[in-house]
Amino acid sequence: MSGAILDETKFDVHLKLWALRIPRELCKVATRILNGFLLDRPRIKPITEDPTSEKTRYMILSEKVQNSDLSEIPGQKLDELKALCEIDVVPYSLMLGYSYWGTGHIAHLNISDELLPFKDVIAKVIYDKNYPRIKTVVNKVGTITNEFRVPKFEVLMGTDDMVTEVKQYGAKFKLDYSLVYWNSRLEHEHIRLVSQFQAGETICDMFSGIGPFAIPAAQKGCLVYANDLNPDSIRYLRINAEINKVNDLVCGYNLDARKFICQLMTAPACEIDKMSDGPVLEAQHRSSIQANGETMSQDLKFAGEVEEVQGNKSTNGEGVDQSCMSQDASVAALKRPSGSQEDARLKQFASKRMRGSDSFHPKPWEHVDHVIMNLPASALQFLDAFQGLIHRRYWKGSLPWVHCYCFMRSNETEEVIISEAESALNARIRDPTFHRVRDVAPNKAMFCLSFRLPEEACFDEEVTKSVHSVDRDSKE
Ligand SMILES: C[S@@+](CC[C@H](N)C(=O)[O-])C[C@H]1O[C@@H](n2cnc3c(N)ncnc32)[C@H](O)[C@@H]1O
Repeated sequence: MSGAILDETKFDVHLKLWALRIPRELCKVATRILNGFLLDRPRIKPITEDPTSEKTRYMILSEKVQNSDLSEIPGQKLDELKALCEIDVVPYSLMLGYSYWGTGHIAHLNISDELLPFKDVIAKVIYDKNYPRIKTVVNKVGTITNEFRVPKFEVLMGTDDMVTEVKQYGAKFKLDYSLVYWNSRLEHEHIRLVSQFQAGETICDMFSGIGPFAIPAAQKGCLVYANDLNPDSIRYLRINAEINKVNDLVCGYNLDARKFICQLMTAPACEIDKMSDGPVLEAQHRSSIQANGETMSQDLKFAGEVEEVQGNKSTNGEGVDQSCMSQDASVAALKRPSGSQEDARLKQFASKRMRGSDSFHPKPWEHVDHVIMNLPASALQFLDAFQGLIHRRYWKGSLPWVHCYCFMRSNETEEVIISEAESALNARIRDPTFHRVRDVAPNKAMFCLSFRLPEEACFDEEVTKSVHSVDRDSKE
């Protein structure tokens, strides 16, 4: 069979644009002034971070602005802008590659109340003008109240098919929009955070969803432990790890985030008993997992590390598979080979990683580089899970960076957020950084609070001792 090889570079479109460097707090007003002259392309935000300063942002101008003197923009608008701030024009280069062209077939609308009487007309126009690229038009109904953060939709036009595929910075994600959390507006944030990770680092993603942090991190060569309470998210995380050929580097877990981090970073009983420095691939232990309210005894392997924790017994009445390993054929394909075959593969993987980085640590109770906590509504409260979590005598190297997402209202300050985080940790946070992710409402913005886990929060000799005795008890 002759197969034509697709040359993806033929799809590249290189846009040479101009951008204005505008003080962050003035971007909203400037957007109004520049109405009609900002870049207007699907899935590309016209306002983006200024890589040289946190205080300013780039406002990318549309292709119709060809000259750096902005002569295409009417003088009156320019005068208004000049009255607002100094105009600083910079060249901006944008590459739209193969992955940009085409996304999912679903158009997701959030129709405001006053437009609801016209929802069918709006949907029909969008459908007719974009078919066949758009095959389903949906409108979000109500506010999200469930813990999986999945909105409810009504299908306004087209087929009722919510399984789709989206692309972000070269990674492909398959998902069922009606079952899992997905927000394309976080694309920039996913990549901003992942750009801070180095190949060979170990990442724990406590609220991973279908993997928009985990998959690009693994593509970069990080070892990722990804967890989500929603079994469907973990099912798709695994499918996506497979699609993007990083299933060797992504381990999916379906647990409550507190239990996940606790089980991952607490040394297993066998390690405590033997104080082992032995081969990585021998670290296997029996353990008892409390998942979604049910206890299961099972083998856990922290070896290499590619084994899933099968800890989620069916709980939701819909017959969702009892573990991360679903009956779904594409997920079954992710099942690991067993016994010596697996060991050989893991050894090969571990040694490959070791060559690439001195700091590769396949045992998460010995070292983790970054912890991602992307559940902005309540992630700060989950910080208590780190109290007394780490066994000082097993830990190697520096403590992990924690990237904890949160919302901040306009009447709140960074100090309020820090003090909430500190009281959950029961320790002082040193040198925290805040990154403003996006405005989610007129008086509410989403932030990423990053800090190194304080030693006095996570090393606790008393707790370590009690974990020892629990471990020992459970073996007797
Ligand atoms: C805001 S979404 C973020 C998902 C992903 N990081 C992303 O950017 O798409 C939060 C995720 O946390 C999961 N979640 C909610 N409560 C949880 C808990 N107690 N433990 C673990 N995951 C939880 C939800 O199912 C959801 O997928």
